[in-house]
Amino acid sequence: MVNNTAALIVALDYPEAKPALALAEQLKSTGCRLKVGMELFTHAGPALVEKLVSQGFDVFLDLKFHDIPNTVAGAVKAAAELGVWMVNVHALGGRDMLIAAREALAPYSQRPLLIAVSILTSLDNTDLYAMGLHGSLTDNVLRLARLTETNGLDGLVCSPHEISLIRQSVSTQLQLVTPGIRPQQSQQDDQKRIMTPQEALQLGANYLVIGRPITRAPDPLQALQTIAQSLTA
Ligand SMILES: O=c1ccn([C@@H]2O[C@H](COP(=O)(O)O)[C@@H](O)[C@H]2O)c(=O)[nH]1
Repeated sequence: MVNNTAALIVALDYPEAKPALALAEQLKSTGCRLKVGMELFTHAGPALVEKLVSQGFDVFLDLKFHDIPNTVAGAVKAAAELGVWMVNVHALGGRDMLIAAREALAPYSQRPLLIAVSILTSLDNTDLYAMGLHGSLTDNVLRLARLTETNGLDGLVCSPHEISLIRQSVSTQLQLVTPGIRPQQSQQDDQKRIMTPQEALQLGANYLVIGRPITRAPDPLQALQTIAQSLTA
């Protein structure tokens, strides 16, 4: 990717629209993309998403749909109507749900990218074992990556630690969207599988999702620019 800023997706995790719109205004000229997740969406709703789309941003609607196929199909259609660039579902929703989501988007001439979430970056092997997902975390991610690829979705949310294995044994084509990104010296927060932006991009991530290292920085625009520069170093 020539413009590395286009690989950056800034997570607007705020409890109201005002700070999200203020940050969007600051970041407008950078070419980054924006992510609206469940906190902001639950507070500010579809109107905020439509506003960001109308301002020219590529918006990733990160609501991680996980329900019966019919319900998820309706939800991804609603996302497409908002004009978002990317939408996601949980791969653990299973084959029929993934197919229903893909088929629901097929009629749209400009449809959002459909991405499946594998295993959240806030989880590790111990968490998975306690949830009854036996086998290593990597095995679980690879299994869900295969399910995602087989059922024709565009990409996968995973941690950067799984990129190489997915590229080697599942697909070179899936768009890999990686949260758990932490520049050197950043706080880990609640993330358990982290990596620096530079390493993640070098391993083959297509998109890096970054929230608090930017949104909680004293100067978020500067924080984004520093990250973007580190990608070309
Ligand atoms: O596995 C996942 C899936 C989604 N996320 C989301 O990404 C951002 C990360 O924010 P940070 O502040 O950079 O930790 C956040 O909106 C999550 O909901 C994830 O972290 N892991």
